[in-house]
Amino acid sequence: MLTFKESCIGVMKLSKPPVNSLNLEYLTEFNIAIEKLENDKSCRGVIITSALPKIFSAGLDILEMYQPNTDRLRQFWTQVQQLWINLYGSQVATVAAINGHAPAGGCLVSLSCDYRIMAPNYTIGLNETQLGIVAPFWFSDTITNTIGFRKAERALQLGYMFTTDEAKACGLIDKIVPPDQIMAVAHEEMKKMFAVPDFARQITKNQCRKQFIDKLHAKRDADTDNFVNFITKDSIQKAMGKYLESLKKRKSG
Ligand SMILES: CCCCCCCCCCCC/C=C/CC(=O)SCCNC(=O)CCNC(=O)[C@H](O)C(C)(C)COP(=O)(O)OP(=O)(O)OC[C@H]1O[C@@H](n2cnc3c(N)ncnc32)[C@H](O)[C@@H]1OP(=O)(O)O
Repeated sequence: MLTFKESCIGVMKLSKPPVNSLNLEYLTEFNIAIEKLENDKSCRGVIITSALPKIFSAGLDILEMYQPNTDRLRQFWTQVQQLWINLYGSQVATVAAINGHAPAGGCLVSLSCDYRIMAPNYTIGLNETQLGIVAPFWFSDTITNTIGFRKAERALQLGYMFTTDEAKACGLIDKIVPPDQIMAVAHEEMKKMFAVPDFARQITKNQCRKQFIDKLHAKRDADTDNFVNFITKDSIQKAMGKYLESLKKRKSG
């Protein structure tokens, strides 16, 4: 993770080649970095982007969920939950500068921000059903809060990956920006949020999002149990094995 401050804005660049997949170690690093910025009194905003060409993030590391060690799987999911709590509940203003593909967990990271700008000709969405897995309730809440119930329900069921244009049309992202302008526009959008007094913006954000974060806090242990029980089922393991194979075939084909 490349993290630096530009005046009162923290910039986090995901940099885990080849695809910024989020494994236990990288999720832990991500959480520590965001918590550090959150606790820095001089930091008013955070921009999340990718240091890799063409990939924002491939989402959760599938290898963490395939033939897993149960203790590690629990730690992994605890860090995934924590990342969402940290980002969705962040007091600082957040902008996702999506400069590449953003499937599944990559999409969730961006949806947890306050504003999304995206470069053209990429794809974004919660594609979990395509892997034979299920987006948990707090993934569904986050996309539903962004694009509305009907569109979210349809997209979740299909595991639909939106093109940048489709994502803009349904409100999954807010703006399409050429890749060379994406950081400049992220800063412009940040300035718009800074024009509002921080406490008013923070209380308003809290009013909108707190109920959803509280819901996960209340069900956090059960959510981890559900995840571990679900992922370790034979049928789910088979489906994930097939998906990994299909990724490799697509590469060679
Ligand atoms: C009662 C019922 C209760 C139910 C409770 C439910 C609870 C269960 C909840 C379970 C939810 C779990 C949530 C999961 C969310 C996720 O994030 S899952 C991850 C989904 N991600 C993807 O599907 C992305 C797959 N990757 C791609 O589409 C492409 O790789 C790419 C578009 C990102 C990049 O394409 P390209 O540039 O062509 O690179 P590739 O050659 O495809 O990949 C390079 C290399 O990386 C490996 N890889 C890709 N993605 C991942 C990944 N996510 N994890 C691990 N590894 C990945 C890929 O296999 C290649 O590896 P090799 O070089 O071949 O070794």
